[in-house]
Amino acid sequence: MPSLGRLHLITDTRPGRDPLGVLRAALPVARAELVVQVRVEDDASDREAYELARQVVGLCRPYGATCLVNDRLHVALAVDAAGGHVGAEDLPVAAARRVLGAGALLGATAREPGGAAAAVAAGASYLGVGPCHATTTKSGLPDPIGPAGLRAVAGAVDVPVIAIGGVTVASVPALRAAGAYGVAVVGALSGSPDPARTTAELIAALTC
Ligand SMILES: Cc1ncc(COP(=O)(O)OP(=O)(O)O)c(N)n1
Ligand SMILES: Cc1ncsc1CCOP(=O)(O)O
Ligand SMILES: [Mg+2]
Repeated sequence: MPSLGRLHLITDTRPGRDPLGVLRAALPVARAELVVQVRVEDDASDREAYELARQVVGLCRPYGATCLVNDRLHVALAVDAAGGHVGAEDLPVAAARRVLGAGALLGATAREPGGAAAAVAAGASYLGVGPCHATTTKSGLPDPIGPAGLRAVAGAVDVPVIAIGGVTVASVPALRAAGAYGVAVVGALSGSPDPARTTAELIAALTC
């Protein structure tokens, strides 16, 4: 199974955002520590998801960065991505594992220890845990679990835990101290005036 980078950049395809521009800035800085998760809005077509994922795979390859696809595992297979990520409204983890195969990276969303352990038993190779902090990027989320909630999940599993939700450079140290292997960000990079610099700051905070 491929090794897992610590900085997960989730594509921001909301109007006015520039997911590929952000990726081009982040890649030369984070290189193989970068995992790019292709995430499109629910109303995007499969063709749009495929075209974005195809470009992301091509951009990642020279840097040894990893491309995963959120939710749409057929798109992950179609573009030969390294794997995918599923949550409570997507295919169950065991079904997702069957789709992707034994050698793929498979992420699952978890918020508490019981669900986390079940996801790992079903075949998850890492967990996305959160929301750790408040976020405006996705609506309808439960209350943030904070570093304490993350610590409870990290203590229950033996796979990498990726903290998500309102993550900034400043919040990384506390999340790492609570057991996070890495972090997943949308707004911290998509909304940054200097994504290359913010990538460098995130990598420094994740690897010091
Ligand atoms: C790394 C990571 N963690 C959590 C999520 C959220 O997945 P999910 O709960 O399925 O919600 P959507 O992203 O599909 O809206 C994630 N994508 N990545
Ligand atoms: C998809 C998702 N799932 C939980 S929080 C989140 C969005 C994270 O975005 P941001 O890094 O901008 O808070
Ligand atoms: Mg999902």
